[in-house]
Amino acid sequence: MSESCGHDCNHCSSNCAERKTKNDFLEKPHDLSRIKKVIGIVSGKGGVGKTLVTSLLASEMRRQGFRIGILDGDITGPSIPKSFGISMKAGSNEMGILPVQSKSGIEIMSINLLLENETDPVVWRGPIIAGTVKQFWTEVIWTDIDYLFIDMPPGTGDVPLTIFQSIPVDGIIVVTSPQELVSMIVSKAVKMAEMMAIPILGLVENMSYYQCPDCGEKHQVFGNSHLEEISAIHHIPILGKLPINPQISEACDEGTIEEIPDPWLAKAVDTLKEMM
Ligand SMILES: Nc1ncnc2c1ncn2[C@@H]1O[C@H](COP(=O)(O)OP(=O)(O)OP(=O)(O)O)[C@@H](O)[C@H]1O
Repeated sequence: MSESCGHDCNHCSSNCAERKTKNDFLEKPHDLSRIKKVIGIVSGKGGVGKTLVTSLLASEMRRQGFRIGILDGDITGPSIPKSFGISMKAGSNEMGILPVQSKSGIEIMSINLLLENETDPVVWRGPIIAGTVKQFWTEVIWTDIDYLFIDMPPGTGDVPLTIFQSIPVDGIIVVTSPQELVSMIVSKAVKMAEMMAIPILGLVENMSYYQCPDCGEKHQVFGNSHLEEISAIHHIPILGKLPINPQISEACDEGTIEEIPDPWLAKAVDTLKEMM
């Protein structure tokens, strides 16, 4: 160990005896938690529909009979509880924090379930935000979960990096939208996952097109899709393309997202089950 050691092995290339491996940073889940698989939902930037894709995939898996949890890791923009119409607060006992159940039985934990007022902003610095997500892993009792979905904070900065190091994520799904710029940013997210040696399970393109309800014609509102290109470059399967659908935004606003089945979902879930 050098005299100037800052104890941050991520930013140091020295191969000293004290060097920590990736697994040394992993946090243990709560003793009472039973979680079989952890799936992270990421995007290179905010606003592309990461939360929506998390909610839809989790709901489809629940419909298929799996026990599902959602850990809302988007601490500064938590929208999972609203999409599921949950306004009650999370409870706790002497053992730990208890998630709130959605109508269909999905276990959910989000910062908005702990704040007194859901409109209070979370004005915290990165390490505190990452620490909160870690606590959702270590202090929340996730009883008997087949698949725990983590709605990751957007981007490839310090917070998602810390979460990837602390929670044993089995695989990630990358959400993108059709703009050229977004595909460049997606490549950053993909490369980050590769650097962290986390398998990428697939790509989902949100807001891929709008289908006219009268003539059925598909309009690529945000330009041509680059999904096939990204999939070929990085050898990642495409899980689905999700159209712009006013019913979806209404369901997010009304808290009924788990009642929206979409044709691509069952196929996406089959692919996921095969891969995990
Ligand atoms: N395919 C779609 N059709 C209609 N509305 C959509 C669609 N995708 C997203 N939306 C709307 O856009 C809003 C933002 O999407 P969402 O919260 O999933 O993005 P996000 O990537 O999680 O954003 P952030 O990273 O900033 O939290 C949703 O509440 C929903 O109303």
